[in-house]
Amino acid sequence: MKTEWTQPYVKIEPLNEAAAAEARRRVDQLTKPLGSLGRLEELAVRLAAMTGSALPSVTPPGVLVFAADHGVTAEGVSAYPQEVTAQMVANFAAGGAAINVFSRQIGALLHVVDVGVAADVEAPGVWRKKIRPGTGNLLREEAMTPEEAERAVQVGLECAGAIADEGAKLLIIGEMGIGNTTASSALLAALSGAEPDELVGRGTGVGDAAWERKKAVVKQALARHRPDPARPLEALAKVGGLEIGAMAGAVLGAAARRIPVLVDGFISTVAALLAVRLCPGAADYLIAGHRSQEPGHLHALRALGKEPLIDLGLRLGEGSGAAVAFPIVEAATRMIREMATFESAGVSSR
Ligand SMILES: Cc1cc2ncn([C@H]3O[C@H](COP(=O)(O)O)[C@@H](O)[C@H]3O)c2cc1C
Ligand SMILES: O=C(O)c1cccnc1
Repeated sequence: MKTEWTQPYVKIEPLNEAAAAEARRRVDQLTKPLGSLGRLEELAVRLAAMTGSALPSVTPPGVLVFAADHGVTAEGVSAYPQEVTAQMVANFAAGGAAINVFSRQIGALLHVVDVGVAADVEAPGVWRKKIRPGTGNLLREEAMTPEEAERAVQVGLECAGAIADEGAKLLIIGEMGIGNTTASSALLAALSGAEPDELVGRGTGVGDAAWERKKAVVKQALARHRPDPARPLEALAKVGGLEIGAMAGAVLGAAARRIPVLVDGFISTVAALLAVRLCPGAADYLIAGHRSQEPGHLHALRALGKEPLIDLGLRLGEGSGAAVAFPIVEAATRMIREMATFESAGVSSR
């Protein structure tokens, strides 16, 4: 590759400190003991800094679910067969998956994007952006070419723009791709330098033998491809996934529009880390929705310096944990937008 990142420059503005200061002042004037809404207060101030408004709004949220297959499933690293990816895309289109239910609950705009499902998916409403029908088996070959990796990021960027144009005020990034906890573990090890044994979990729930195999696959893939943490796009091409690249692009697309991104579980957080390695300014626009059971998730959160909002023992993906956490983010905005001040309510302050 001639250069690591050849796409048009993604301009991400720094946080708006004036809006943050104004939000802080307002939060301290609301009818409650100083600091009593804890992390909701911090969240409101951060949302002001991201959006540039001291009265931030995050409704309606937008959810993008990127779907793709993984050649590494041939190594027996998932508890479910590869066909489930395409079958779940049909389930998303029919409205029956967890992310459909939670998206309806929070009034989200939801789009499913096929960036690399192995089978032909004809499901109505699914955005067809297939880059290739699944990645190569990262144990034996590079998952994709550097050009495909770049295209995946570009597709994600464009989808973030499209859902923003529909009115989304916050973006949730989700995914579907059997085998993608293996690719995410390899990519996280590549980007963070962490030991695969500490990152690789059971994903969909593999037994002990498959778990050992999964760890060996990740270690051998890293030994084979030697991804360079200073070349994140190349690392994506070698050991990543099409949906992971697209999610990273969506993060960049949202951040470039000052749209806060609510990150989901393990795969989503690895994609967010990739986005930050491509464009460090994106980190300011990320909120960690929840903590997944997958052991690597904590490493990914630490690498981003983010504290998740909730921990319900979820390990699903799709954007589900972020969608469940969304009402907390909305509560922070409603607090600052709707609560009375000591002055307006005639309540004595100290
Ligand atoms: C029915 C079903 C629905 C899902 N929705 C998300 N995932 C999650 O599981 C997969 C990753 O786990 P692994 O690496 O072990 O394959 C991804 O598709 C992820 O989104 C699902 C998995 C299944 C089986
Ligand atoms: O944390 C996640 O997103 C996750 C964990 C296990 C399986 N699928 C997704």
